[in-house]
Amino acid sequence: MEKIIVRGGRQLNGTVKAEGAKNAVLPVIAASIIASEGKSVLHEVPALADVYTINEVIRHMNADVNMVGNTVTVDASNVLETEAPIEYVRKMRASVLVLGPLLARYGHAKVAMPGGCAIGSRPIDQHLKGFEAMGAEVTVGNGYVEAEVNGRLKGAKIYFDVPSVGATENVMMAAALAEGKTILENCAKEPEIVDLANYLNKMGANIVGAGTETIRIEGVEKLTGATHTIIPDRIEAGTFMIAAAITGGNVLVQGAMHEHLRPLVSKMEEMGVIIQEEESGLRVIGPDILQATDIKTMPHPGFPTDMQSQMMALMLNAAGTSVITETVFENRFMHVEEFRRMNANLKIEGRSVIVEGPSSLQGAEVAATDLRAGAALILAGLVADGYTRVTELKHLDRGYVDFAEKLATLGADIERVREEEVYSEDHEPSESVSTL
Ligand SMILES: CC(=O)N[C@H]1[C@@H](OP(=O)(O)OP(=O)(O)OC[C@H]2O[C@@H](n3ccc(=O)[nH]c3=O)[C@H](O)[C@@H]2O)O[C@H](CO)[C@@H](O)[C@@H]1O
Ligand SMILES: C=C(OP(=O)(O)O)C(=O)O
Repeated sequence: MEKIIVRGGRQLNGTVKAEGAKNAVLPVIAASIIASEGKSVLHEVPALADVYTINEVIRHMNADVNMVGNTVTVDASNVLETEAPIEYVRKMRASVLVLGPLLARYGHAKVAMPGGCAIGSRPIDQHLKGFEAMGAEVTVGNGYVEAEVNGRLKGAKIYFDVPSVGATENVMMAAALAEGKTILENCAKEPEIVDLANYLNKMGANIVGAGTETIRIEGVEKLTGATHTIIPDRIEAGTFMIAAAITGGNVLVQGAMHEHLRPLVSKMEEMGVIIQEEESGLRVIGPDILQATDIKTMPHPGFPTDMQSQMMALMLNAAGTSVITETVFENRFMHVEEFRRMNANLKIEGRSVIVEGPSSLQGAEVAATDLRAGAALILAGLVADGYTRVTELKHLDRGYVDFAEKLATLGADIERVREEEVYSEDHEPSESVSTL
């Protein structure tokens, strides 16, 4: 087992670059298998565990996939298998995003039913409702969801009960190749949905309105491979913005796009952080004293749930009482117990957490309960007294490339070590054991 060990007290300064967005690249790679002709060439693909998993999923289906540096090439012109077994879906829920492309191209798709996870129950009823409205017969049984249609899917008018990111993406991909016009209402509006629509349009699709509540899709008969550059990861960028702010540092986060990060920027500014737009990204300058604020997570353009735990770390260092209300996932407070191990003063009240700051955080051994929790605990460790040891790094690796290494470049006292190489409380970890 590996751990990240961070010693608090260093101010972060310098420049860091956001990778391509995890939540954009996963649907884009899933969509690449819709193309019955031509290769897709995808640039700015982050070297994340989740990317390796989605590549494995489509390779298992007989697509040719190659990753060289940050470029992925997909040739899906072979005849594909239309099944994704449990081993992939267990590793990564986003594997369900192959349902729409397979169903549209082959009239059949079978994917292991994703269960709940550490942040909530996460049903896929809205994905299935969309496929059924387009004429598919959907059956759920023996741990699988299977969708089938005779001939092509038919365009339909579909109203999502909740603005789900995954359902909007899955149904939009299916509709791209359906017969006739589809109108999707109450869609999720995340920037990653716009990126997916842009890629599909380059493949020959006819999609308008992505990024708004209503998406209109005129189905086409065939899609072909296309070249596309993935948008920067707003959540990774936001995590580094908080790293700068929490340490009172001055960091330029390259690739951080103001239009994608408006809710975070405005909340951080309310807390006293200075954020300046520069040509290549956002410069974040932390104040001497952070002020308390409140946030409520909401679908985009509301405050992103994927930044909630990192924001909790920042609020723990702010003067006064802050309130976090989580409305997107019902169980996304697992990190509260871990923060408490670091002496954080936090109280859960229903779907809210009351944060009393500033807490005098102390280093402790803590576990990443999900990927953003892992990042948040490391952020807290940057300012805690002594050493914080973060375990369960498999979660962190799903969404962050070289997180510890990038923080070290900015001046953090941090390293990633194997368990057997970890020393006792009062022993500084040695440079020679770093596995970065
Ligand atoms: C790979 C990816 O892009 N992951 C992101 C995506 O996840 P994901 O696409 O799974 O999240 P959704 O937007 O679908 O989920 C939002 C809410 O809708 C509910 N719901 C969803 C689908 C459905 O059929 N029925 C239903 O009730 C969920 O339980 C949840 O409460 O958006 C989430 C919300 O911004 C982010 O936290 C994840 O990082
Ligand atoms: C919850 C997240 O991702 P996923 O939907 O892939 O679990 C996330 O990125 O914070």
